[in-house]
Amino acid sequence: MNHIPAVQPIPSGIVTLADHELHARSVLDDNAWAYFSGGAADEITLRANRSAWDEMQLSPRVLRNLVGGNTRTQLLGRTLAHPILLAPVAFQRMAHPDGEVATAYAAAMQGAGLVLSTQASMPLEDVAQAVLSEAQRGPLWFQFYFQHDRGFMRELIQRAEQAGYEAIVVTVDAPSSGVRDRERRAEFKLPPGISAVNLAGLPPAPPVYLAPHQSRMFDALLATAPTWSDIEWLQGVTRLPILLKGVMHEDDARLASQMGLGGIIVSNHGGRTLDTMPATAAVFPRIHEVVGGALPILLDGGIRRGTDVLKAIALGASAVLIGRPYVWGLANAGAMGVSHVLRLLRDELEIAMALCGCATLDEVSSATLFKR
Ligand SMILES: Cc1cc2nc3c(=O)[nH]c(=O)nc-3n(C[C@H](O)[C@H](O)[C@H](O)COP(=O)(O)O)c2cc1C
Ligand SMILES: CC(C)CC(=O)C(=O)O
Repeated sequence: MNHIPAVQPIPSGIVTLADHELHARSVLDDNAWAYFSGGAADEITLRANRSAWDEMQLSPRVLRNLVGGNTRTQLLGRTLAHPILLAPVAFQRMAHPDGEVATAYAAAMQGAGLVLSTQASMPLEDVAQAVLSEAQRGPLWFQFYFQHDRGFMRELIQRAEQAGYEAIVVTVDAPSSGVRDRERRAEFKLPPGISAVNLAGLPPAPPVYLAPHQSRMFDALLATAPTWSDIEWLQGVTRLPILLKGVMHEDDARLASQMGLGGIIVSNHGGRTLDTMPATAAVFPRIHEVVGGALPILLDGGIRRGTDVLKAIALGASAVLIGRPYVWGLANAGAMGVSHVLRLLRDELEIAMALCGCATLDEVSSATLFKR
């Protein structure tokens, strides 16, 4: 381990994830803020992710025996201390110099699962080293974006396997970036010294010469966008379980299940890709109805409160992931900030469980949700 994250105090007055967000706005410059906080286009999906949780109501039971309660759950053959994982977020050194290594330390401290982005700004081996020796750590997964060079992809997957990553999360909802107006207005640029270091050495894509009538999107950029057959190829390349991240349609969930994949993550990329998609909370029940029980279904998008986690579990989610909130924690107080965000969310989840009369997550069910 060559990078020990700084120990930083949590700024006073921060008691919720929303407080972390407010404080992070004063810490991050306009460039980083546009990147981390923004959604696609009019940010309708970004807002829908949040409001869907707010609109859902809980239906508590009273006088139940809560002795021995806990937040433990099973996922891909492991017992997790709680069902909260950190979603892949690119370029975390833009939020704090300790970047993804700080995030990994915090995840290990709090027993949270961690999914490292292909576009991480620190080497995947350094991040794994920060986590693997910790007894209480959660799962460590590598998020994978298909690249144009198969040989490079194979080597990247092998590096992740050798470093100790336990699953590959293929993000399938972003063959193109969304329309990122906030970033364009802020003239977003990666600051000097920050890059996708794990993609260093990727040979440049062969040049494409477009005639004036051709499309840069369809005739160039999308030429290497993955399809279902590329997922099959990946199954042949790795022995690790593969999860698809960005599934929003029950037919795609069915295909994933038929291919024997390790799981799916219901996600709209935190509202950063296709604007006006529904909230993840809104589509989850259809997907659960079709493949629930066949493979683990995780969810992300707009989770900001312990009650949101509880509602996701009540819908049938195996676990949830958070994206932006832990980046706010990272910006505010490095590893301690990420750890604080996780602890706040888990404490809130425990309180919500207790107040709903659920001693364990197995006791949380559709009956925990109020039906109008
Ligand atoms: C700044 C930022 C960068 C992201 N980078 C990636 C990425 O590299 N790979 C990926 O699969 N998802 C990426 N995501 C999406 C997250 O993994 C996750 O789906 C989303 O943030 C969840 O929504 P939330 O931010 O409301 O919690 C990114 C999200 C944000 C906000
Ligand atoms: C570099 C990007 C493709 C990472 C990403 O997924 C995002 O910014 O949402």
